[in-house]
Amino acid sequence: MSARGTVRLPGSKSISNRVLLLAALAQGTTTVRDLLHSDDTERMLDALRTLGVVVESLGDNAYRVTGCGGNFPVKQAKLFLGNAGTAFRPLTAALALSGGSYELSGVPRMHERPIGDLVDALRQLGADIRYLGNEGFPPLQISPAKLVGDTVKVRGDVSSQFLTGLLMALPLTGKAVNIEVVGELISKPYIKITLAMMAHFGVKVWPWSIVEGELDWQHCVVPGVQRYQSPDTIYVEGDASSASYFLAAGAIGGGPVRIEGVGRVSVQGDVRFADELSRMGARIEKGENWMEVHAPASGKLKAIDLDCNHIPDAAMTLAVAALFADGTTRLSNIASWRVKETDRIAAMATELRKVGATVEEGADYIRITPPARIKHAAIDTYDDHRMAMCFSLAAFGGAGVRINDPKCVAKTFPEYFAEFAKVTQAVPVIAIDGPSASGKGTVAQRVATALGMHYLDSGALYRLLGLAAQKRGIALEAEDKLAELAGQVDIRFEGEGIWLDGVKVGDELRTEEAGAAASRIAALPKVRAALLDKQRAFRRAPGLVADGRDMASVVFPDSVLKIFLTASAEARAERRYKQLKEKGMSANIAALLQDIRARDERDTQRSVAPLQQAQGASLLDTTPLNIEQAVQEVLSRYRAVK
Ligand SMILES: Nc1ncnc2c1ncn2[C@@H]1O[C@H](COP(=O)(O)OP(=O)(O)OP(=O)(O)O)[C@@H](O)[C@H]1O
Ligand SMILES: Nc1ccn([C@@H]2O[C@H](COP(=O)(O)O)[C@@H](O)[C@H]2O)c(=O)n1
Repeated sequence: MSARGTVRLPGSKSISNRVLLLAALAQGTTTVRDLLHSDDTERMLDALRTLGVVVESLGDNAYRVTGCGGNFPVKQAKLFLGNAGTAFRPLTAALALSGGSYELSGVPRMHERPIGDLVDALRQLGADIRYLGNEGFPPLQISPAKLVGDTVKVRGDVSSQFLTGLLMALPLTGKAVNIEVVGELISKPYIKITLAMMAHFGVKVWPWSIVEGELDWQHCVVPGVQRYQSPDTIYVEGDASSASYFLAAGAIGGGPVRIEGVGRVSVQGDVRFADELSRMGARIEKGENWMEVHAPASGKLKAIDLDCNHIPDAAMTLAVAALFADGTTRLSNIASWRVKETDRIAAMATELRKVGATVEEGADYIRITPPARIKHAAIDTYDDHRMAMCFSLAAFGGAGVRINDPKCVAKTFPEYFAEFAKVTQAVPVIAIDGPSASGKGTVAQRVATALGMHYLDSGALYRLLGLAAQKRGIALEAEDKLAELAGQVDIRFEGEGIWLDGVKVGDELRTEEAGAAASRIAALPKVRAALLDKQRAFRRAPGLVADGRDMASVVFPDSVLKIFLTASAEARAERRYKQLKEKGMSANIAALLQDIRARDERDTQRSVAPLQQAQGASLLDTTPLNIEQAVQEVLSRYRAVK
């Protein structure tokens, strides 16, 4: 599969839910444009309407919110908030300080996600909050607070959403409150989004909103005199976490993939995902409001060792991109993954293993070593939108992937799979089949170079297997042993060089004896079956030119162009004669003609995958053509079907 195209991103979930709540808490009417439509934003919209806030849809992802100045009209309500952490935590804080009685609940997983640290912080200010189930977890009963104290301690090392909730709610108290963060604050970029949104609504937190650069993230003051004021109109940026899947798709699948809606200028920390992807070798350009990605020039991503504190959500995308890297990737400082929609470290490790990766997981890290070939697997998604979106990238492995419960993406990106389909295409294959010495290898190689595509010399695989068999003393008729050997040998193509079990193979591969041995083992069905996957693994972005006997009929039946390239037996014998002489090898033209005829006979008459002009293949007789003419003919046929 390859990736190419443009995606217009949906609005950021983090910004959407913050803006909706701040617009509701503000004085005045706010028009919110480019809001995300998703389960999580629906939960926030429902909750605000239940609380008596007037929210009108203006169409085209725009809403008008009439703020209540921090005083919700409905003083008693039950709110169901699904699995939306960005709704549950800030609403808990705002409602705890707003003078009403409310019951807050969610789906069963939400009731397993800790909230005790936020409740403890709010209680220090006089909030009256009771747990209706397990201590420290939703559901919650909130009663009117008796406000006391001007200092609050909150843990910052479990979820930054506790601090976000507290920050957004504190201006409702009307007095200055000092916040002391206990433990190392994680996910600071999300706090920066909170501060930026609060500043849009006229509230500045000292010193965090004012000082640029490195800060003491342990203390701040929310001044008492500031009230939320509507900014009139606010635009929601595209979602930088959602961008990560498409950026990774471009990096793995060739590109260019362009994303619109978020770029160089953004309040979202996850935009830095692009920098980490470029550390893996991806080539990325950025504009103010867009980014464009190409795969690394080498075609392969580099493995990295990364502290992911600055991109906790987008880091999941790196875990799956690691399947396409050249070594072991380690992602650390990701303990917060364990308290998200699911235990994301455990889920990620389980599903990566299914596609063949070797994975080590720790309390706050994951190490991923990619498999030689990504296996087909049915991926469980744990009701976690990011698991579903991340694992769509495994499809670039070529073996296909099944995503169970794909609709869970509705949490943040209901149209994800439709958008993914728009920018992904099957990697194009040009199949060139034909008899021995017809020139298919020469032509295929030059066409691949002209188009910047990869090249597969499938005959070399049969030749290599024949050589390996002879070296191990395996008879060329021993079908089972040969098929087993096909699964064991390590074959590597790099540039012009070919390695068999780590040893470079020379001209011995090109002798007529090696060709004849290859032709004998190629008639054995189990051998052909054993080599099928090895050949298909060559199909990589941006495209493949494959030559052989059954490229169009069996190995790549969906090739965009199928050529049956031939020449008279006499012309072929003459070409082979010249070729061998040029290499300083001995040759006899009559013997070569006889050998070519024998090979044609065996290749066309065998029962499995016989050499033939496949259905849909066009004939190219090169007897009267020179090499360049044959190459140009293939290129012009490709242009015609492209
Ligand atoms: N159109 C052509 N005119 C003249 N010579 C050609 C032409 N095409 C290829 N040749 C030459 O013929 C020889 C055989 O070509 P090549 O090895 O590409 O054939 P092939 O079909 O791939 O053979 P095999 O299947 O045995 O690997 C080479 O020396 C090549 O340069
Ligand atoms: N797809 C293929 C490719 C090759 N073979 C067999 O291997 C022999 C050697 O191939 P060369 O192209 O390197 O000459 C050839 O004679 C075929 O018997 C095949 O079966 N299928």
